[in-house]
Amino acid sequence: MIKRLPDKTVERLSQYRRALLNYYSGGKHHIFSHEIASLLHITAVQVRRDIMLIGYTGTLRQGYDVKELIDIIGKIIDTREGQKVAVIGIGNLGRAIMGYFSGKRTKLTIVAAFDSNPEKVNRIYTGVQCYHSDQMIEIIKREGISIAVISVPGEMAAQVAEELVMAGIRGILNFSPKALNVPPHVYLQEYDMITSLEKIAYFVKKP
Ligand SMILES: NC(=O)c1ccc[n+]([C@@H]2O[C@H](COP(=O)([O-])OP(=O)(O)OC[C@H]3O[C@@H](n4cnc5c(N)ncnc54)[C@H](O)[C@@H]3O)[C@@H](O)[C@H]2O)c1
Repeated sequence: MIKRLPDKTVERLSQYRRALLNYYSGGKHHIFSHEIASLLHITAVQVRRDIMLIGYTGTLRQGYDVKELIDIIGKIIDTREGQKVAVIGIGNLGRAIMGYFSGKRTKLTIVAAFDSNPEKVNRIYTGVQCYHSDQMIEIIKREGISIAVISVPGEMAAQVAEELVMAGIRGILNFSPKALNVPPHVYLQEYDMITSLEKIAYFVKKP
């Protein structure tokens, strides 16, 4: 059993797997660390370090076995039966997330959507039923949903997160601009496009 991996390593493993699947579907069965590195624009040293961390080694002559590496990354990232995901807030962003996710090869399945607007309740969005947020705790518990995506307005996010924790959610991806507090057993990932854009703006700025 590998001990808990660093966040950034897990992010890169997910990227390696997507690149490797693409590579494999092109009929290639072996790959060297420098080839993975050039697909992802990172260094070969970084690739070797990450792959060593998950206890896999290639051969000097052929490099890594692509299929084996894909399977090992799958065992680390996924669970055998997959995990269920809920999206909270089916506005512009919530609907875009659901559309983007639909049909992706992944062990994550969006099984429920929630919104407080009665006009959105009982409608189907990309094949997924939208429930009233009043039913959120009950449905999350009943369905065994472990991951939630928050795409409600910032001022509603803290309350939604609190309810999600009460419902037993173990991981949250927060798209709202409000930074959240969750207990340590809940893994929180905040994503803010404005931060990403401002970071770019800083590096693009002429001195
Ligand atoms: N992180 C990013 O890159 C990024 C990009 C765009 C938008 N956002 C943020 O995502 C959020 C959603 O943006 P949008 O453009 O989709 O807004 P929107 O107004 O179109 O949608 C918000 C939805 O949340 C619902 N809602 C409100 N309170 C709720 C509650 N308590 N429970 C359940 N649903 C509730 C509303 O009825 C609405 O359908 C905002 O916080 C916005 O700032 C983030």
